[in-house]
Amino acid sequence: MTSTTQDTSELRRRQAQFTEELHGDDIGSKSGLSAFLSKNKSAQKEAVAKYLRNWDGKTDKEAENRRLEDYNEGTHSYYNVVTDFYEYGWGTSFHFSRFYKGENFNASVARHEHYLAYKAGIQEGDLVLDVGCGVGGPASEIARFTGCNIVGLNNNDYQVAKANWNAKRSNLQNQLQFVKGDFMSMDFDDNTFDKVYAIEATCHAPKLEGVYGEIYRVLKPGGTFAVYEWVMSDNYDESNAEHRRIAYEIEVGDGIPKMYPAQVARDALKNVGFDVTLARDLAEEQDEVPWYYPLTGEWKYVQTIGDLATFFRTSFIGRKFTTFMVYLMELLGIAPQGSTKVTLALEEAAVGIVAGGRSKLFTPMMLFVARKPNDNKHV
Ligand SMILES: CC(C)=CCC[C@@H](C)[C@H]1CC[C@H]2C3=C(CC[C@]12C)[C@@]1(C)CC[C@H](O)C[C@@H]1CC3
Ligand SMILES: C[S@@+](CC[C@H](N)C(=O)[O-])C[C@H]1O[C@@H](n2cnc3c(N)ncnc32)[C@H](O)[C@@H]1O
Repeated sequence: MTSTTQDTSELRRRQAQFTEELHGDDIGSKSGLSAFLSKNKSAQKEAVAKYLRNWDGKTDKEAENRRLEDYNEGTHSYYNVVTDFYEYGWGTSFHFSRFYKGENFNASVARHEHYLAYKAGIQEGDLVLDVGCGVGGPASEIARFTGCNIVGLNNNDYQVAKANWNAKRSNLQNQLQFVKGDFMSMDFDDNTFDKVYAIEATCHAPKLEGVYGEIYRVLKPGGTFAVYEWVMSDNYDESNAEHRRIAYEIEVGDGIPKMYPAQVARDALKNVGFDVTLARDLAEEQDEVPWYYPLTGEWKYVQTIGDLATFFRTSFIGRKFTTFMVYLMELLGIAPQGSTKVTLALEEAAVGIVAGGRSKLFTPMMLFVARKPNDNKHV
């Protein structure tokens, strides 16, 4: 065994052990608020500290390098503490989507997933990899929509357990399998998958060539990779303090070591050998209802009465209410220590995302479709 393999398996063992300590061994049956309230309190305190240890407001190279080096534990800890809040506020698909007039929240989320599956050319019976699969919301939808088989890869043990539990509950266990792993060094053999997709996940990579290179390796020659990438737009100027502040809010609140410009992502795809067949920022479509509307608190955008509850939870007032309730519960010892810090960090995320969306400095839906050449020339 090489020392790197030893380090990796030791890290995995520690993360799995910590997950059981933090969330217990009955993961899945509880979600949102009830899961949040049943955490082990001292482990939760440790998880919050681990997530926030590199986020001290600094954006100099040294601080940035620390976050890049710590990407694995940093992201693992981030999702240990935010997953229950995500589920409570957003559902089981952890991504943004475009909205048509009159379209409800869940329909818009599902359509965004169908569109990616369509662009990836996923067919019935295909073996597909979902990179950074969350708790499996998109994989369930795409498996039902296309009839394909999906392996979901995720670095967060809590989410992997939840995703497998959800698949079983939906009777999709024959089509879906969720496994623990780091997308920067995957355990799969070369040329395994017919198609690969990633939704708002690869932005957690310290270097995009790392994750795209692994995707290229495990994709069959002639196979397609489709991704909704989080990037800063061409308008972003790293030396502009206001721009950097918005990017930092997105980084800290969303557990991302470094937000890269769209061109960096496009170059990275090409550098690892992909032919990029489509690069389109879907946030640039002239939508009447902006993709970031649920976080704005602007009632005029709510499309159906059924969306009011979701809208309240995601809106400015709703978020303040959640933070206050969490603060009270923490004060009374019902919620674990550090929980308010998490809701405050999520608030920063929401503020940065809306500012980035309004100013068009940021997009969570830079769609790239890329093909691995048939001659597999870069492997
Ligand atoms: C982190 C990445 C790459 C993607 C996640 C995208 C979104 C699903 C999340 C980004 C900010 C999140 C917030 C919430 C839900 C999930 C996001 C929209 C909340 C609305 C959850 C409930 C909390 O009380 C407030 C959160 C604000 C941020
Ligand atoms: C915002 S969530 C998106 C989840 C899912 N794609 C969805 O749309 O519901 C980002 C996901 O990427 C995963 N992730 C982050 N870094 C990772 C890594 N190094 N290896 C594997 N998964 C990772 C997180 O654990 C999380 O599940």
